Amino acid sequence: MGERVATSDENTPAAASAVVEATDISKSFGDVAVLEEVSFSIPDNRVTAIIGPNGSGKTTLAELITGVDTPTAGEITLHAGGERPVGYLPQDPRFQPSATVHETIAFYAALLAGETDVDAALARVGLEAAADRRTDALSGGMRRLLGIAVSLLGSPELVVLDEPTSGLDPEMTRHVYDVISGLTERDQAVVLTTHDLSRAADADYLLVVSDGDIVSAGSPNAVRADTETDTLADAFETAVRGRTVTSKGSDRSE
Ligand SMILES: Nc1ncnc2c1ncn2[C@@H]1O[C@H](COP(=O)(O)OP(=O)(O)OP(=O)(O)O)[C@@H](O)[C@H]1O
Repeated sequence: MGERVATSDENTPAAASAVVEATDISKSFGDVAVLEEVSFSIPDNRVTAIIGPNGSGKTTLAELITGVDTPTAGEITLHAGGERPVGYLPQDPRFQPSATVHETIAFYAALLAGETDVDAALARVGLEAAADRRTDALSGGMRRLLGIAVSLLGSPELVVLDEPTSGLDPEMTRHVYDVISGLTERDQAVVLTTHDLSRAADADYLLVVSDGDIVSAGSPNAVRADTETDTLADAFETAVRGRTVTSKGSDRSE
């Protein structure tokens, strides 16, 4: 059985640079091996994007990082402290159907010690006008925005967002990414999963997941250099498909 270790020891050398360290972690669901002996670090105070094809294990990785799930083998160490070390937006956030948006935020805020300005939490994700709406009357995008607001309560040192902008319109997508970059200025680390490679190119650090493995990791520039490609789309294609393409898309592999 794998281990997940939480520590708020700021004095360990790793804590200075990594908010999460994973060593040789594997995850299986019954006979299905989703991740096999992967090791990685998540940099502190930076935005890390997990990219990979459908079913490659991004959500599984996000759940292991948050502690929602535990690895079958290996060890994950979290270097984050505070009352709420990790905030999490699940891929499909669900709420008490009969509660309003305002009541939902107030409910989660009440679990924390400090005072929370519920209206400010809603304004942060542009949901002020929906404050009195029941959560079962929200669109998918609004439900996601509410989930983001909940994940940010208590200013966790690490915020993990599983497809934060899926289903959002372009204006709200831009707004959410502005909120995300603001978090690192407040010394919060962000991990997000996304299929949007143009957005992933703006992240500080990438984990490229494919077929149970992390096939490339580093800054977008490092991933491009690693795969000898010009664009992140080509880097993704090369890392994931194991072939080299030019930035114009023609196949250069044998
Ligand atoms: N609870 C579970 N039981 C069995 N198999 C699971 C379970 N959760 C995930 N899987 C399998 O693990 C693999 C990875 O799933 P995961 O949701 O992590 O992928 P993903 O990269 O997030 O996919 P997507 O981009 O489609 O959201 C898939 O083959 C999936 O079917």
